[in-house]
Amino acid sequence: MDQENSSVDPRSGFNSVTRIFHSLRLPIDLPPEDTPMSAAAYSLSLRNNSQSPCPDSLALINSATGQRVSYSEFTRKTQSLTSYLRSVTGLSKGDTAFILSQNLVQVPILYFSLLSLGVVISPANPISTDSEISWLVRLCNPVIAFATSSTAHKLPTFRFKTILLDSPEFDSMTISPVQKLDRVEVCQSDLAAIMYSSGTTGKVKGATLTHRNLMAVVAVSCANRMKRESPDMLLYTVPYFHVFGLSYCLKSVALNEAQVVMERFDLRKMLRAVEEFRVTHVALAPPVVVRMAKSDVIDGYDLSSLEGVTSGGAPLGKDVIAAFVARFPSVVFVQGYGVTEAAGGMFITAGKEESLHWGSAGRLAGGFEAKIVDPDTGDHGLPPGSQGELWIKGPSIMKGYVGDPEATSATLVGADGTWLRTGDLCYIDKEGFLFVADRLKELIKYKGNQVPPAELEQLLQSHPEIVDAAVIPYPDEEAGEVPMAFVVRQPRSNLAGPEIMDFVAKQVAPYKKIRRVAFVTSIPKSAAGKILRKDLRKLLPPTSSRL
Ligand SMILES: CC(C)(COP(=O)(O)OP(=O)(O)OC[C@H]1O[C@@H](n2cnc3c(N)ncnc32)[C@H](O)[C@@H]1OP(=O)(O)O)[C@@H](O)C(=O)NCCC(=O)NCCSC(=O)/C=C/c1ccc(O)cc1
Repeated sequence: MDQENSSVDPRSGFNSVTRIFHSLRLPIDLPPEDTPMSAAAYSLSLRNNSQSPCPDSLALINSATGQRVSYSEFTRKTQSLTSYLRSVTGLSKGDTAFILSQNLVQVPILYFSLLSLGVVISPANPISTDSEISWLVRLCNPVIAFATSSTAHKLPTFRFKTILLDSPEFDSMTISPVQKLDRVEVCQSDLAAIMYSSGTTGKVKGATLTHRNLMAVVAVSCANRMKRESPDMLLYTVPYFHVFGLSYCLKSVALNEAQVVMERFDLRKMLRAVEEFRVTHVALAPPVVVRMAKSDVIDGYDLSSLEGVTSGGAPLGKDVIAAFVARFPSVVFVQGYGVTEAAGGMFITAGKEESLHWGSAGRLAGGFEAKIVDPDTGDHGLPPGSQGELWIKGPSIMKGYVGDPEATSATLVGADGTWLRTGDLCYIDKEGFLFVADRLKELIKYKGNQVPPAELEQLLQSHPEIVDAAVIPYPDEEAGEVPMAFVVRQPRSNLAGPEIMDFVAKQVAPYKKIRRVAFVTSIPKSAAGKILRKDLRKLLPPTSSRL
């Protein structure tokens, strides 16, 4: 054993020489980097290599209509669509496609087609406003869009047209004859997706992920899979337009799982779907766990098929997990930690024993390294139990933010720019479990959705009766956090909280709405003009008006 390995603590993974945490799990299995392969081909190859998967096993179910798509149909539809988009529409490798859709069975088919063609996918939240969408479109510069009959009106025109996923036209593309064309060679290092995130500060940015980045998160999920005899039946309440949903959609194919697709989240409909389709696993964000743990709504549903629940996207309190586990004692409660800039989860609890570490986001995945960095002194490599900013290195880390070298170099750091600063204040305990304690980054998480304060502050400052404003997270039991504004009014202004909330609500997607307002005489700022959010937090709970 060399000196470096012998310095690694076998319980926490902390190397006392390099001061880096190493994964104690088995390394993930990825093909050599120079083998041409798309993330879609990788997922399909894992499925095909698994113990003789039945071609007619279920791939997708529409939870509302019961429409089923088997894996053989899924493959046929994907191939037909790929061929159509290439030979008729004229899409080619390197083009970008903007996608504006709620969760539909058509979305995984579209993702697999575009990825196998080498077309970069860029999905966004369909409840975004027109102005939010025009910002995203400017970032990713698409040649085509895929939308639905309810979202298409928000889009500008593109070089190619906008195709409606819920149209007979799209259905016919998925059954059109497959043309004999040369294979498109997609390299693992090619761009696969542009996913939206506000990162540690500022406005929304486009995180660029390669095929290999996506393959790495699929490999992580496969490594942590709980073994079962028959294929799993999964229900995702998490949207396909976030990395949580995107990475889970890819891993479900790799693991031959069936995905029960819900168009819009509704707790009763979700419970009915679990009962009707004998769902074994659900992936969801903390607000749904809170409701499952505490609401009477679950009474009367047969949820006996449930074996596992995965929660991610935002932290979850220990008391909620305790209430959940008391209600569902036979369900393994899996917690994970992931960020858009790393294509999904890098920490996860594996198996029943690890899941008992309530409040922890799990242990580091195989192939990853982590560092805890003191945010005040910059001291790299704090030991187990010490709190600091979490930095991560590994095969799923993004290439950068599209068209934003400044934000990229502030986020991808270290001598070779391979360490990702997460902006989360965390500690890793003596057994290697991650605990997220607080946030350094300027971000609000409303129901697991990112709300960048800078965007709301800009809007508030555009109001003629507002002199200055700052927005911070305010704790909320169900949503996790809600955006709260501190506002300095013009001297003689009588502007009231509800008017301010209404002014912002008209311009943003519903999850970004300001839900609390407090009036102050000045916004605390550093000498350099940076808002001192910590000082604002000290003012809580303020005299405020609530929506
Ligand atoms: C199912 C949730 C929890 C709740 O649904 P909802 O209550 O309908 O809320 P929405 O977020 O859909 O919509 C927000 C608001 O917009 C409203 N809305 C909605 N659609 C409309 C409409 N068409 N018209 C008008 N109003 C509307 C909706 O009613 C709601 O209003 P309000 O009641 O005031 O909150 C939903 O918020 C949700 O899926 N959140 C999860 C988001 C999420 O996936 N985040 C993860 C980001 S990626 C990440 O962090 C990765 C982590 C990860 C971790 C571990 C891993 O292993 C891998 C990955």
